[in-house]
Amino acid sequence: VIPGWFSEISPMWPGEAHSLKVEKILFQGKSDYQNVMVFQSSTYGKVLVLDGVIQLTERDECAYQEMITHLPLCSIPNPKKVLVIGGGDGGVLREVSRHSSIEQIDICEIDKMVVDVSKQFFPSVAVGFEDPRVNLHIGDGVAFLKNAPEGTYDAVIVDSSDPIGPAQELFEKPFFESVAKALRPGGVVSTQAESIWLHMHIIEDIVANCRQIFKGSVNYAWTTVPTYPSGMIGFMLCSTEGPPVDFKHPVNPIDADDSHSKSRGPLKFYNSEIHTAAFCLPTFAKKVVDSK
Ligand SMILES: NCCCN[C@H]1CC[C@H](N)CC1
Repeated sequence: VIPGWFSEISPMWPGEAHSLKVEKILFQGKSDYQNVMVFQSSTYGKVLVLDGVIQLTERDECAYQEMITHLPLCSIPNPKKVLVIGGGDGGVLREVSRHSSIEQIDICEIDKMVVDVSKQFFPSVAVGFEDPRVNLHIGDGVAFLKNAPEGTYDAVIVDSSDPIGPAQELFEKPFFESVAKALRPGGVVSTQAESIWLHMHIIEDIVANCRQIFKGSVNYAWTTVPTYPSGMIGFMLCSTEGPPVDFKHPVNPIDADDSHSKSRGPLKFYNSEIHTAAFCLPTFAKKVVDSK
């Protein structure tokens, strides 16, 4: 990559590529799992790239981190124990720590370089690691969940990259089964679930698997993230059998004024109205999500 433009080219979105103007490359490395790069963009702040795929930018990361976190946590009355799979940049941790009812935040990230690079270049994102409730495990989330005692968590958040590379297993049925086992009755899971414009076939398979595994409710929600392919990204929001969860009406609202501390800063994107709106789908997506 030379100072000029970075284009996000991938077989995951053939024939298209979002580009960002590069001011300066700040870091380039190769971990045991993937290539890691950070660059200063002209208009989106610093950018984290893994194997050529944009993971977050300072300007729009709030949309993804706030929505993947508050859609599940605001849908249950009193979350206490939360597990984050992936999320090594710390952004989801920053959002989880806004909930005062939470007592324990476990995180399992496979690549230590992502954690270290985020702490060095994205302090406003990695601030999540400073919360005393956080227990960081460096390792494979699949193995972590296999060893998790049954019914441990109120919520699991799967903040993964795409199903090419280290995160591939996080999109497969055995993993979803291990998530369901680790959740309490009426517990909730929120997973990164790609784009309805680009990955309807992947979403179809995920929904079919979730319907078999999560006997509470299965929902798909979405948000806009300008620097993700197609400018949007979705989430699976599912609950296990037990006390019913109505994802579309937050029972545990968290709005802009409360919940922020000087280190975290205020919510920039999430609010209770956009929570409800996030589950409204265009017809072509509704057909797939509601029918599987
Ligand atoms: N916490 C960082 C978000 C990582 N999420 C994914 C990165 C890669 C994208 N194509 C999809 C979202």
